[in-house]
Amino acid sequence: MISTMHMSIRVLVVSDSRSSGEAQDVAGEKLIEALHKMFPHAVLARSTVPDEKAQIKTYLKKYAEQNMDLVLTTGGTGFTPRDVTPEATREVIDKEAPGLAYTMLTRSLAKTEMAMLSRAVCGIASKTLIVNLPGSPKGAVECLDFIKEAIPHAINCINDRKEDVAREHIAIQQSSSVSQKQDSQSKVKVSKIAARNRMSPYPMVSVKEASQTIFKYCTPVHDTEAVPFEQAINRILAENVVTPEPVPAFRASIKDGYAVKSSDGAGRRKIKQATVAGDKPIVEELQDGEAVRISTGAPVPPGADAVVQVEDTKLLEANEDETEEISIEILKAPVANQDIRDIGSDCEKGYIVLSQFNRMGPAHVGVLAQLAKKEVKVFRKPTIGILSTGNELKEPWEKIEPGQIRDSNRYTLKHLLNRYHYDSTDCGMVKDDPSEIKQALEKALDENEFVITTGGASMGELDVVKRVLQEDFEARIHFGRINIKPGKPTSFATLSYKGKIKKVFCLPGNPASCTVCAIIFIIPVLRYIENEKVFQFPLLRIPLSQRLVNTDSRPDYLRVKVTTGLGCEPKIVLRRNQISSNLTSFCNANGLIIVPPQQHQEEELEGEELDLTRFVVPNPSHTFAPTASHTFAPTPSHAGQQTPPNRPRALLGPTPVIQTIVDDRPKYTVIMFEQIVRPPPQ
Ligand SMILES: Nc1nc2c(c(=O)[nH]1)N[C@H]1C(S)=C(S)[C@@H](COP(=O)(O)OP(=O)(O)OC[C@H]3O[C@@H](n4cnc5c(N)ncnc54)[C@H](O)[C@@H]3O)O[C@H]1N2
Ligand code: MOO
Ligand SMILES: [Mg+2]
Repeated sequence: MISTMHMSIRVLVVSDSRSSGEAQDVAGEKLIEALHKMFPHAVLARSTVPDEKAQIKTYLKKYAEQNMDLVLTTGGTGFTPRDVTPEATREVIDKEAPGLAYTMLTRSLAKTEMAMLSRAVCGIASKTLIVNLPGSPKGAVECLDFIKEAIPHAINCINDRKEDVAREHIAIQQSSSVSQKQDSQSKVKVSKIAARNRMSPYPMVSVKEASQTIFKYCTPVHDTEAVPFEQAINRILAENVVTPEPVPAFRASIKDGYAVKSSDGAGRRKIKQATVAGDKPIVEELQDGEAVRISTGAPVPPGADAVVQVEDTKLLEANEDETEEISIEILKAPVANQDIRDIGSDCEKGYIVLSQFNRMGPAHVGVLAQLAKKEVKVFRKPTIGILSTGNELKEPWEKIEPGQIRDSNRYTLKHLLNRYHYDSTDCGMVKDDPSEIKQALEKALDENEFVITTGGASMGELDVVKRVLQEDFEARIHFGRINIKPGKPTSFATLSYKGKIKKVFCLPGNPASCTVCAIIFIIPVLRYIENEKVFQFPLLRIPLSQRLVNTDSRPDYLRVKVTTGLGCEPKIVLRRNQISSNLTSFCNANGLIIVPPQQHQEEELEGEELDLTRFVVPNPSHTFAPTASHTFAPTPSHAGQQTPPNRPRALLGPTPVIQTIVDDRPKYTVIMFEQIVRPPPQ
């Protein structure tokens, strides 16, 4: 994309209901979010007006007078009597820019026929480019996306920045000469249903193999960037930070008291003067029998070699109004260097105080502040796009028809990545249509080195994401199935796109499956790529008072809440209903307990007896409703509570919280992806 420096952009939300506060301004919010990503240096602001032509014109004229670079209106472009944004715009602009409106219209028509009802006007008022966008959040962001590449160049042309324009012309010519005009249609045909695979063509790999494969094809980044010191928080340092000056830079007192000569021993001192932290250092040499009243952190005067804390002294004489001390008695003979921080004692000059490859925490930022290091080099973060696929998906704010659902995966993944400090690009949702998936992937790959897709990864006739990757992008699918529950269809592919190697993770559509696999397979490799030398989620090996049963052939990764604290026995609470569609099983969970398939557990536990006596009455919100494939092992003491087939256990009254015990009981591995919490008060 053509670069721009600090553009000034205004978003004008035209809507009666948004303006009166009756409805939330989602479109404005989404546009600002998208603009931040497209033009990170731009100065953005948003205002709202009702669908009143005069008021819209007032805003547009004001922006033109203020020489704003770009004004995006959203709303009021439709056919209802109150829709007047295009009319207001036309009365303000000096020149029309029909190409922008045409591009938005034709590209939108490829998505929905309803786009034919758009009446958007684009044009130039003085030095300001005005673009009408639709009122729907999705439509507004999509249309902006269609024209975003042209905006910086348009603004440079409007402002007659000849040098920039000439440079951009060369860049445009070069890029168009190398860009291959690609066919937007996918090669994948879904019509031949009877010819589909009846068995998955992908061999099942173990969790370990999958993880090793991903690491094998991902390499740590070399590129670095210099960022203002505070923005380095949570980033990986790409340089050693060396102390340019000793800390402290002067001999500093450790106590509030008196700076003295230790050779004077105990006894009377005449107070010569006083100094507190922040004062200029005293230059006059301290003489025998003298003391300087000093505060913690103040520079120790020359000639003094000890500080005596005020508690070890006695006042002998003060002036009449007690505002000054005249003499004091040192009660205990001081020793040389007592309570003085020497120059460089915290940090010597030239010392590597922060090392390359460390992740910057709050104290690291504090150290940079201490050393006046305004900028620091960090490793670039990976760029990641998230794309949801599925005919059934809608945005949370959209109306849904029977059979449709709201896309939650994109939001969970975005915030999961964010939890580990990664930003991501929202690549939207597409239908289970190979051409749509292909186009969305192209766009996602243009902007990101990693793309995470969700949905369409399994055996259905419309599960075509992997086929599109293979047939349209010649991707290499390194694995297409993992022996894990939930998350079996999780796949990993690499491909060469416009001369760069890109990586694609295909996660299952089921929300819990998608989240489990993002935690296990994606977060650790992102940390590795960012140059974090050793990253692993903490693993706990926890003995349980009873055996967990897993009748599936795959190891089960159940969402649990681990609580413990000083003097408390560690406790594991299984989240309610662990089916792979149930995202709420993740709410308040901090770990994934790995329950091996039954036969392996039996091998491990051969000859051992299980203690089932240590149940505690559960907190009602922590009850565990097992699914058909994992329940507690049947035991005599439990027999009365066995879950009949297909009946949720939760209906049978209180269910046990599993209490951990410290002895020779069956042990399970728990992957801790969030902090361990304290148990609730009894
Ligand atoms: N014949 C077989 N069928 C299935 C198999 C199998 O091995 N053989 N595997 C099952 C397993 S395991 C899983 S997991 C799912 C994964 O399916 P897909 O990755 O193909 O995902 P979809 O079919 O598109 O959707 C599954 C499920 O998730 C819902 N979904 C999809 N996207 C989202 C989203 N963004 N937010 C919220 N929910 C979403 C979707 O509506 C479906 O209910 O396949 C099994 N089938
Ligand atoms: O592996 Mo799927 O994720 O069980 O439901
Ligand atoms: Mg499917």
